Parts: sequence; structure tokens; C-alpha cells
Amino acid sequence: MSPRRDLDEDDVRVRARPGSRPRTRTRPTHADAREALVVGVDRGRYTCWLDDREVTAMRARELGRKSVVVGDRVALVGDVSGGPDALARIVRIAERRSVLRRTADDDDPYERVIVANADQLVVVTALVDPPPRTGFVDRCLVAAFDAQVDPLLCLTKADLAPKDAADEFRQHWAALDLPVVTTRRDEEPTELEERLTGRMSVLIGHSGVGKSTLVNRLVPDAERATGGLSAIGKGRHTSTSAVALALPGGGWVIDTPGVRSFGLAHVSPASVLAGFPDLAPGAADCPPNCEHRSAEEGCALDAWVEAGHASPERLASYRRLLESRSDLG
Ligand SMILES: Nc1nc2c(ncn2[C@@H]2O[C@H](COP(=O)(O)OP(=O)(O)OP(=O)(O)O)[C@@H](O)[C@H]2O)c(=O)[nH]1
Ligand SMILES: [Zn+2]
Repeated sequence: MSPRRDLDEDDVRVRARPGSRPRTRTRPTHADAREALVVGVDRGRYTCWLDDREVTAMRARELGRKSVVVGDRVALVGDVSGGPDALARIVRIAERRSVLRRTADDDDPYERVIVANADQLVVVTALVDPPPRTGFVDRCLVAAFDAQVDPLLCLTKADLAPKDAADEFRQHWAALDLPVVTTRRDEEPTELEERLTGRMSVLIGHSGVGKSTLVNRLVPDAERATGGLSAIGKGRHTSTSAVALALPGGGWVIDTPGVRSFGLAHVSPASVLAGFPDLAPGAADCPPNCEHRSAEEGCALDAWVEAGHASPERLASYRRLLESRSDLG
């Protein structure tokens, strides 16, 4: 097993080290452990939210190689006072309800969990400057479907765009039940705020689309929320790690500064299709193991589109995504 393969693998190989004391068979159960939420990760230190304070923690040895990511619910022991020099230990990670993964590139088979337990993926796209791209949104939708996280499309900079720009762009997903909000500089992002309240949402978007602007409006004390952990607070623009910020009305918004998109190498072709629910039923007439690339190869999706069940742009979009994945050969 190469050490790189299992960056995020949860199966642990316990190696007996020469000279080390034998491990006790029954580990302490840490009945007094406190439940906390991981809101930041920085070089082996985990910022956890416990009741109403931030606690810095490290991983306990007994976690083995299990990864701890933002959004994880963990059990803490040790010094959970949250004082400046206090250091707690993470002894357990609760089972994850969802995991958002990425691969660095489509042809990079090594996947990483970016965020655990999110229930909403907010795809942030500007209507102008930079111009919106349907392919980026499609890619994010596939990642959301794969992770079983609800998608929300957030179109920013409506104040700079022609009046019908938002309607025109969202037309691409007219066949889907995709919720869409638009935001603009001269208005509070009230509708977005409503959709985020009480949930754990991840923001994803290219540089310059206005993510930081949104986060600052949604979390006015963002700097304070990341607290003394200046490495995370100040490093938001350079850091590549995600950070969870508490929303005033309840819930969390997770900013992912280093993640601009999702590689999909780990997503099976069938799951990529699941991200296109308007096309997916059309595959019922495909030959077994159809790679859905062309009608010449027997793919039934072209006929599905010709029959008017989905738009040609959607099929083209799907096939572009497939092409960008090298694992199909
Ligand atoms: N007119 C207008 N400008 C906006 C809006 N949202 C953001 N901007 C501007 O767009 C630029 C980029 O916004 P940021 O919030 O820094 O974008 P970002 O997505 O966080 O980019 P990174 O920090 O590189 O990740 C800034 O100059 C913002 O002032 C908007 O709704 N309307
Ligand atoms: Zn097919």
C-alpha cells in the first residue's frame, strides 16, 4: 500500500513498533468527552466549536490515520477551556452524513475529503466579470449529487449585468428543480440568508465571483468568528483550507478558499449522469455499459433529446464533462 493512496482512508493499519509497549486491548472510552464541531484546520491544529467557544485541538493517536476535516463532529478530551495555550485532543469522529470530495484534477486519482456533514452546496457564479460558465455549474452539480448534498445556485453581480442575464443563464437548468438566488451590491442578500439559515452550507466558486463579499455580508463578525486563530482568519485568501463561520441566524457557512472547482475522477460515469436528472432516464434504452459518448456507439441519449425530453445543450454539457475525465480512457 503506497502511503499516498490513502490520504483519506479510514482503515487503519496498526503496526507494532519494535520496543513499544503492547497496546492495551480495551481503550478508554472517554465517557467525559465533549462533542464539538471542527470549524478550521491548519497544519495539524483543529479549531473546534464547543458550546460557545473555540477550542484548539490535536488528533489523539488512537484516531490512527483517520482524517479530520471541517464539518466533522468530534469528541474532545483534555483541556477544552479554550484558553490561549489550551490544547484538547480529538478522540472520536462521528459518522459523517455527507462528504464532499475533490480530486486535484480530473486525472488525479487521489481524492480528498474537503468538508464533512454539509447539507447544501452553494455554487457561486458571477453574471458578469467573470462571465458565467454553464460547465462549471454542471460540474458542481455532479459533485453535489454524488455527495447527496442539496445544490443552490447563487448568481452574483446582478447590478452589473443586463436585466435578463440571470433568467437567461438559469434557463440551462430549467428542467431541474434547481433553486437559484441572485445577489447584487446594492441589496442585502436576504434570500440567500434565508436559504442558509439553520443549515451547513459550503460555498464554491471561482476567484473574483464575490464569495468573500458574500461571506462578509452574511457573517459581519467573520473575523471574530475565526477568533484568535489568526492563521485561519488572516490567511483566508492564501490558505487552502476550508473554514466554517457561524451565521447570526443559526447554521454554518463554509468558505473553501483553495477549492475553485471539483475534479470528478472519483465519480463513476453513472454518477455523473445522475447529476443530469433531465438526461438520466434516457439512458434506460442504452446498451449495457454504454459510455454515453455518441449515437454511433448506440447511446440512446441523442434520441432522448430529439424526442424533446432534454435540450441539446444539456447533452453537450454532459458529454463535455465526460470527456474531461481521463479515467474513461
Ligand atoms: N458590482 C458588484 N461587484 C461585486 C459584487 N460582489 C463582489 N463584487 C466585487 O467583485 C470583486 C471580487 O469580489 P470578492 O468577494 O473578492 O471575490 P471572491 O470570489 O471572494 O474572490 P477571491 O477572494 O479571489 O476568492 C470585488 O471587487 C468586489 O467588490 C456584486 O454583487 N456587485
Ligand atoms: Zn448511452
